Amino acid sequence: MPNTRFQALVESRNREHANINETGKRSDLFGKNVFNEDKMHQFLTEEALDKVKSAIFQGTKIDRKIADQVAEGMKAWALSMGATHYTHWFQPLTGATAEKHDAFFDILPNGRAMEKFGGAQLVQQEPDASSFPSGGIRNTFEARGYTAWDPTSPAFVYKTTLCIPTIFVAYTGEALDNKAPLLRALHAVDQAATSVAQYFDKNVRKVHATLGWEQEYFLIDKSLANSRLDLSVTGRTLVGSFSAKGQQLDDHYFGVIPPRVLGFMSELEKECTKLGIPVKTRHNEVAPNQFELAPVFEEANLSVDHNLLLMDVMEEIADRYNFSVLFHEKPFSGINGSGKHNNWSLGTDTGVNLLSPGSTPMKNLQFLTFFVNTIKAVDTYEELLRASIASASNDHRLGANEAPPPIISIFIGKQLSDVLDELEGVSKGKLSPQEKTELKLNVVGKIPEILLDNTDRNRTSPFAFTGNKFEMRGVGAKMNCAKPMTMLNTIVAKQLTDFKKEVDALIDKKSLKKDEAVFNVLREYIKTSKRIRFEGDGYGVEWQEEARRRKLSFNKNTPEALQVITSKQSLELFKQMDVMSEVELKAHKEVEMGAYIFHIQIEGRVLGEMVYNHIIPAAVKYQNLLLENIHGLKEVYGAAHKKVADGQLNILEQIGEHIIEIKKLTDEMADARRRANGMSVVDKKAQAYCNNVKPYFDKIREHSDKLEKLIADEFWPFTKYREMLFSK
Ligand SMILES: NC(=O)CC[C@H](N)C(=O)O
Repeated sequence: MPNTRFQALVESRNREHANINETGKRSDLFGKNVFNEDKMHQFLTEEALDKVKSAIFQGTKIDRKIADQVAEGMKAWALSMGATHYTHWFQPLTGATAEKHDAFFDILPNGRAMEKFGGAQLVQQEPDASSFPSGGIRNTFEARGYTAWDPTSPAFVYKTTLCIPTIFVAYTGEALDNKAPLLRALHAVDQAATSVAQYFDKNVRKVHATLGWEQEYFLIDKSLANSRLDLSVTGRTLVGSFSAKGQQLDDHYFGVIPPRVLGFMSELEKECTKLGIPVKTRHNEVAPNQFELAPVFEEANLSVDHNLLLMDVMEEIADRYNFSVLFHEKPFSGINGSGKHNNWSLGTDTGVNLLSPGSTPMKNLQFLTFFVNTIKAVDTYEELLRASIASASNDHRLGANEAPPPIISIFIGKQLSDVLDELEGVSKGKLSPQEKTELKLNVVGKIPEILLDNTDRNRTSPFAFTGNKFEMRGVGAKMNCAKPMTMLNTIVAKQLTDFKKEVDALIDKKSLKKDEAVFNVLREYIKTSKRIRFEGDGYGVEWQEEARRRKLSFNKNTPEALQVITSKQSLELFKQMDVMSEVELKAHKEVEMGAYIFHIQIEGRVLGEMVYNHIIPAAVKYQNLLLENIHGLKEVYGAAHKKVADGQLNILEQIGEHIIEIKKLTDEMADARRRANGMSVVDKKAQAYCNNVKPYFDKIREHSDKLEKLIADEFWPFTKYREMLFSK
């Protein structure tokens, strides 16, 4: 094994320099590989174009005749781009993307060959795909899996394949993926937000949620990463002594981008631009060999697709530059992990960002309405939001003093807190003319002036207002953003629906003017959602105690966090908003629990293999070397050898003790795993993995890391932290 390590080190040191060519305008490349409106104008009939557009904007159905026309146009375009295959591109519950390619090539009854692609192939497919997790949905009668075209996310050509974004549902209509619930949530928030936005502007017809994610990742030399069993199988290092130098000097953060990395980034950005992903920002992140990429925000569904596509493209291009890209939330202990902060807002079809204050008091009241309703939604459903970012890998990151804690709270900054405090004092019922003027001039009217850039004022907050959007910082680097986005948009949809009812009731029954009714309802929301607002240090233990007093949930791990998904309140919420049925929620929760179990199980097995097949043998080898040396000294010095061999004897003893302990713990871990595997109830099994198996990981690691420090470098089998983190 050390041979693999040393071979990898040699390979990593002999990498060629990347040729970086950043010339040319990116805007010329933008969307080149996307079947966007420009291409549709070129390749579709006017009728087909109109129908696709109304499917995108109004959600109307596309009939078979039109689907055939669209397919014909898409095929012509795809062939002109050199595509040979097509695929329905979907997002099963594994969290990754899935594709099954079919060639356009087909044989006609007369035996001649041609390229074929019709409406039937475009609109719906039955890829079978029966091995994907379904949480039991597909065990029921006739529960076949179908993929169905999502026209709101444009088709694109990647390499030689035409990719058609699709949802993946069971024959019975239940979602087997992450996209179908997201689309339903986006529809719900559109309806609820549009009717509220119409209080302020009758012309609003549609509200779309927007998402701008920030993708953090590590780039590790491919040979070095592959030389480690744990990294290549589990995505994280299960053992590894800290490097003397980590991130303490902050000399990597925002530093000069290393040339090989820049070459990778540059090629990645070009590819993304062609695929219509509006990449904009790139930089070195906090931890050594950690980086970040962020695009311009987009409509949420498209943005989710783009993030998934980006991750696929990144892996591919990283490989060309001899890198392994790590998306795991905590690949290395002792330095920062990776998140994917989700910047969220709501925008109207009239071009207004509803979370951005405007130029008139009425526009600011609109801003306050959406702002306070979001706060209220998060307060009511904070536990669900926490559940949406729960995973085995993200458990390592949340609360590790580098990412937000698993307690959801909202940071809005001092000035906006003051505004909300003032609004709390608004009179009940009708407002006097003086009060209205006062509100207009001194409270609502002042908002734009005080909303200077709030960005990054509180890095410890899981949900921070940053001037014109909320930033959800707990989302993990590896995750499909569809999950938190489904949750967030559903709870906001529900909240806005309730708000509309309350305001309408005050207008109808109490004869209040619209703005008076809005102020009245907002005042009550501000009062009742106070506990979720927190401006302090989210990392401190004091906050944990305070959060307990405020009765905020504090679910430290995934099995705890997922429980709420099937609570009575959640089932009602998702049913009322028409986002997920009870069957789907139960199934999705089961899939998440199952994934948790498998992740910990795989890590446990890999760790066992590392201990027995690599760590103990390396320790024994070094022991033998020491023994040989001690024997030699004894031959020369006789009884006096103990004095000269004192150091070696001491190391020998320490190694012996660590071998005893690490073996004992590894055996105990295997027993705990066996006991957990014997459990049939998924929730109980997940808890057993979490509470009885996982705690062994750190204990075993402690002995391994001590051994790594004791044993001669040439015998240590695993590429070391400093070797992985500082190779350029
Ligand atoms: N600079 C930063 O924002 C660090 C973020 C951190 N990597 C996270 O996981 O969220």
